[in-house]
Amino acid sequence: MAVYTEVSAEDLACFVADYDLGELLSFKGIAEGVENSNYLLQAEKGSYILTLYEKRVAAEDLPFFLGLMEHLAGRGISCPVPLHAGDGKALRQLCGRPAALISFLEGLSPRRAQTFHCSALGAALARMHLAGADFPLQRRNALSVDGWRPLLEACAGRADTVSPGLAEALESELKHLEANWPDKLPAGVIHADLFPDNVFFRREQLTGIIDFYFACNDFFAYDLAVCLNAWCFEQDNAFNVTKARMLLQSYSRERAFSEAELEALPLLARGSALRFLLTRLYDWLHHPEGAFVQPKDPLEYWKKLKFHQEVRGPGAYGLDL
Ligand SMILES: Nc1ncnc2c1ncn2[C@@H]1O[C@H](COP(=O)(O)OP(=O)(O)O)[C@@H](O)[C@H]1O
Ligand SMILES: N[C@@H](CCOP(=O)(O)O)C(=O)O
Repeated sequence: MAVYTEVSAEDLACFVADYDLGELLSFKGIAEGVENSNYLLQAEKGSYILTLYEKRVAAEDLPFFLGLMEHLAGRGISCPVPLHAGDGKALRQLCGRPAALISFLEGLSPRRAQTFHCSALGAALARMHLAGADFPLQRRNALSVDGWRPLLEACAGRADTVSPGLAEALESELKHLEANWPDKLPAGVIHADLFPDNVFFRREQLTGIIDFYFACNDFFAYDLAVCLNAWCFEQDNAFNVTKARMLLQSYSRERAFSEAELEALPLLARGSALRFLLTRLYDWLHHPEGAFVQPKDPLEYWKKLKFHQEVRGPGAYGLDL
């Protein structure tokens, strides 16, 4: 359950009075999510999401995240729009935490990704990359290759309790990635966490992208690598090359990628798998007893990583050079 900060009806009514939403009719905590506290609000003028930003989100990054949503929405990307209060501010305080109200998006996230989802996703991802081109703020990807070693160091001592031999295998993978990570590929604003739970659909139409709280400046192809991992493996961890082809082909119709980007995909896919493996492993080993949020399985990403280690070229993802 991702409601870490409880908000009283009185505090909320007082907070909402500074916006032009009409009377607050009801509100409830949202169980989904990991990082922040989220509430669904019904007011006279519609539905809204209230987010209270918890400790893992650095306050100095919030103008980037909120500004990016506003920028993308202004360029036709279906994502939440932050609301401005009467004082003009989108980022405010509630119950001692930074807080913002954003617009509510209709749709449901897919329980099991199908090929049509991957196709719609590819096009939306490319459009988002293009729409971010003139976003003026910058944010370094704190969870790229130079952020992985501190995470591994924080886990290495106990990694073998999760799977024997894991610490050594991860050390060797990280060394490989540190030595080979590309330094020059087309880059811009990326989402960096575009998992199925962050994409909404109605019937076969993609209706929205949410959760920009890992967005940053990095290689566009790294976002594709995140999506390959999150959308193109079946429940038994078999890679579905048709889904990958749909994702990449529909992406390339909106934004053609270069040979260098395609060639880098296997390595970027390994890196993206390691990134989610490490954050999950960290949460697995460090989550407090009795915590609300159930940590996600790190070993799912170890299996994905091992698949990419065997890949010899981008043809494995359904596209040839
Ligand atoms: N703009 C939105 N419109 C509709 N539902 C939303 C919106 N933002 C968040 N949600 C709901 O809240 C849940 C958690 O949001 P998310 O941003 O993923 O949280 P966290 O950053 O804590 O992981 C989502 O799974 C979704 O159900
Ligand atoms: N997508 C990450 C976890 C981050 O959760 P989110 O609710 O913020 O998307 C993972 O699966 O490890």
